[in-house]
Amino acid sequence: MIELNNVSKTYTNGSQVVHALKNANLHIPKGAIHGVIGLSGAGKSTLIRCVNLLERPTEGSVMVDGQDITRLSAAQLNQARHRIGMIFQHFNLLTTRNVFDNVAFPLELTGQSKQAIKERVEPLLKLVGLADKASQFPAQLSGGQKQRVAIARALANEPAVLLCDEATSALDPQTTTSILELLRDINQTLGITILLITHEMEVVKSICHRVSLISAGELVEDAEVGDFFTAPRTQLGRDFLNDFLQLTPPKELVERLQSSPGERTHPVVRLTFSGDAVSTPLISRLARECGVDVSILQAKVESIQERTLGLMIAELLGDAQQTRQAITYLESHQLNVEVLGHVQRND
Ligand SMILES: Nc1ncnc2c1ncn2[C@@H]1O[C@H](COP(=O)(O)OP(=O)(O)OP(=O)(O)O)[C@@H](O)[C@H]1O
Repeated sequence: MIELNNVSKTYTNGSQVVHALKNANLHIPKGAIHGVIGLSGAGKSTLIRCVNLLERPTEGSVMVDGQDITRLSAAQLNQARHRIGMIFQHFNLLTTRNVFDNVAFPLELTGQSKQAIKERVEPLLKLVGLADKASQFPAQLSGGQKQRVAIARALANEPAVLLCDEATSALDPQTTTSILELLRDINQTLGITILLITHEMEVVKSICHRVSLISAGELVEDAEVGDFFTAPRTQLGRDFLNDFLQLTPPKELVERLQSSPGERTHPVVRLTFSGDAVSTPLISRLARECGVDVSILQAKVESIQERTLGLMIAELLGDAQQTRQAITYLESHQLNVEVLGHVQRND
């Protein structure tokens, strides 16, 4: 439904050249909810704005619903944009129009009759839960209600695709949850393909099917959400995951960590495991099979899209050969083992 093929975007300000998007390839099938996550300045807004040509790519093609929109005339592009709805972080409502008239606006632009507009706007307001707010003005609404108006407006022309540009970043956690539920509902009942950009793992975890990670203008990972949360392939992916799970070693331990093993040190490891490994008594087996004791410093279990993810930070207590053997044993049982450093033994 959405395809970016080798899309690059370069901004030039005088002598300054910024490569905001570098050779991006992204294929999103019909009916999917796809998230793009990245740090500030990574190129998320540029990417999503290339999908409806609010930004025109410097290179590459953008296919939406089978049509290469980079090759359209201005009039054809205007027409194609009716099939691409968009919502924004700060809602972008027309402050002088009431709720009904905001949602009616795109229908007025396409020259629809008053009756047709009424027949379209009323069910949309009902869909987003604002049937009783039709005559209120944006200033009289909460942030969540404003975003609901924006969603209804984006759906007015029956788009095939909905682009969400940090749509929940200005909302509190509870309102965020209700807006994400509405988006999931719209995806399921209307079959609309959703592309969203965010810097929040919670958003990805809550509603996305797949996720891409963007870093310095490049798409560096593309994975099913369950896979991304259980085994991110890049250091940046692991950093996002660890920040989200807040699984960082205690400060006093970090101060004692040394990067290389010494004569009398133990490795400190971060273990991530999913699937069968979660229910296998691996820690007691480590003691039996490798002679290594495990001192657990932090542990938690998360449920991510019907998959269970176990996380642990632990000290492996044994001699160098035993701890090496223990790490190999864990890896052979599909655990992701990250050695965070080494600490001096106290004995
Ligand atoms: N109109 C522009 N002119 C020049 N540089 C720009 C322009 N728009 C974006 N950039 C630059 O392109 C890079 C990517 O910006 P972009 O806004 O796409 O990132 P982002 O991931 O959406 O960031 P944020 O999360 O902070 O909004 C940044 O270095 C930014 O400064």
